Amino acid sequence: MMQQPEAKTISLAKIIVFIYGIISYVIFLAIFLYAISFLCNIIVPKSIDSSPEIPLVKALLINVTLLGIFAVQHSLMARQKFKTWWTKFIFEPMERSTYVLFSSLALLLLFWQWQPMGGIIWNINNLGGRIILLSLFGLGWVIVLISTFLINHFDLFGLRQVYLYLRGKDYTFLEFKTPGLYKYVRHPLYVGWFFAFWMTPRMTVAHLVFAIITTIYILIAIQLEEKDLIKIHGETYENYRREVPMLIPFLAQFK
Ligand SMILES: C[S@@+](CC[C@H](N)C(=O)[O-])C[C@H]1O[C@@H](n2cnc3c(N)ncnc32)[C@H](O)[C@@H]1O
Repeated sequence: MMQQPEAKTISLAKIIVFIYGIISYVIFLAIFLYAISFLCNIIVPKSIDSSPEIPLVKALLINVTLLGIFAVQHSLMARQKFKTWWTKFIFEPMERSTYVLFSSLALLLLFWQWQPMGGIIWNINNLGGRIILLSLFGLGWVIVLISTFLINHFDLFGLRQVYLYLRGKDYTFLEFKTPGLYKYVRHPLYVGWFFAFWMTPRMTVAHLVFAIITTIYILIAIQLEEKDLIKIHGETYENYRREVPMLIPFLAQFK
């Protein structure tokens, strides 16, 4: 009889952790949809290419700071050393969901405080050209989504971790795998981001700043991610790195 409350507390903790994971995921999904609208200038009140409201230099400083906050949060919290330290304070099955939640909050701050800067770099009025660019923009988001499922969508967004905990099972690391798109490039998900960030019929200064900084950030992030992947998978990843190009399929010189 005395043990009953303890058993109840444990299962309640599991349910709370699971709900936390679901809430983080739902917030991420909302931010993901918001990001699509923000980048292609539909539905949202302020988008990446809206009219400027403050002087150019001030807007540039704010935008670079917002992108910097996201980059630091997203890269720092993904490093193994940080996770080892962080899980002394935060319950391990919640670690990935917390990463997803913090990433969503950093993006929310970016969308909220973003300063449009005006200045048209290019503006394609031709209908065919617009359709092609918008299709490539959409393709980018589809590639991103497909890539997450090829690796393991539910693990990347923390749902697998909280589900395993709910079922009382230990977490197992994802196996290294190279299905589908991963046979052609090592980072299809990032290729998807490049399409989503660069493919636009109307490129303003703010959009260009966003595309350039995120491109530099992704190229740096790849180096950090591959360091970790080599640590975890050793020769298997070294061989994969030799055989498969980083971002551009069939281009051996860009390995
Ligand atoms: C946001 S995903 C991006 C994956 C990859 N860089 C891409 O662009 O498609 C980052 C996570 O995927 C994992 N990852 C990257 N390549 C992988 C592979 N081939 N198999 C399994 N996990 C992988 C990394 O360890 C990291 O935790």
